[in-house]
Amino acid sequence: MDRARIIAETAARISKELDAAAIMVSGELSFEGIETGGIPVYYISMRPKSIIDHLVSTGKDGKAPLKELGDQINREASGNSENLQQAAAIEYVLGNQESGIIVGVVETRGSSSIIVHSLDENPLIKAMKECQERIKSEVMSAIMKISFDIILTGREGKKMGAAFIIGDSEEVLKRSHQLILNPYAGHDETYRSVLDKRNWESIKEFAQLDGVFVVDENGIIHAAGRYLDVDGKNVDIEKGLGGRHVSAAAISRDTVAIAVTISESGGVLRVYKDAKEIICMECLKPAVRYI
Ligand SMILES: Nc1ncnc2c1ncn2[C@@H]1O[C@H](COP(=O)(O)OP(=O)(O)OP(=O)(O)O)[C@@H](O)[C@H]1O
Repeated sequence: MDRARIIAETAARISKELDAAAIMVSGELSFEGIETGGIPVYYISMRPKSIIDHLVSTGKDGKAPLKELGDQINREASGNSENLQQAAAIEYVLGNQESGIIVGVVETRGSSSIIVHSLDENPLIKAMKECQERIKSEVMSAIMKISFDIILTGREGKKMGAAFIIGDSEEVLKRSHQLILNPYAGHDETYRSVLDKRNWESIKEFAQLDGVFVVDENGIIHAAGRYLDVDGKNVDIEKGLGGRHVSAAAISRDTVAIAVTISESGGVLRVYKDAKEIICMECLKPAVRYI
């Protein structure tokens, strides 16, 4: 039996024994003809960093000196489990996987790993649940879905950034001003709710405006095109990030709002709570179901 088939069969056996909710594969490992006992198999996209690792390592005439190999395996192993964590968190947001165990099979250039991942221990899902103590879970989930869509499709093919400041809206409005006329002013709540999918296209349209969205804990948008008048000094965020991220982190320090940002340059989704970055997601293509 070939190596690929042994790995696929082993992953299927572990999944059945652990009664896993799904198998998630990063790579091209085939599950054709493998009996999974009804457990669905998803293919997840490769994280951008592993593509870079791959290019860097193959650049050196394809051979890695032995002393570098250990480091590479360690790097790959931690990258692989991060990739699986993100893919599983995305499936959670999309409502496809709520809880239980995911068995991941991650293939890189030189190695294959089988990872047993518990959704209950997923740090990204835990962070999302933490936000749900302040804002309705459906609201958090709707804003994440809109953000995924903005990252994946942009607007007419163009990349886009955006920020949603959710909850404690009275305090957020006090600490901000309009950059342009508020497009949501005077509209009925039906047209301002993030929970109604029919409003998502117009949200994407207004995400092109400078400034942020102010959304209350029930998902009603109070403003778009809003500038946050916050003091960005002493905000501890990743180097290289600019005004959007600084102001989002600062408003989450000054109020009990949760800030969700999408960076225009890198298509990265971040969530700030109490001035801390609690979620950072890089790779956002949803998994493709195979069986
Ligand atoms: N204080 C603020 N309040 C609201 N929006 C802001 C604020 N500062 C910046 N922005 C918005 O963020 C956009 C991008 O600004 P900037 O490039 O400085 O941020 P960034 O954090 O580097 O974000 P990106 O990674 O998306 O470029 C601005 O065009 C503006 O719409």
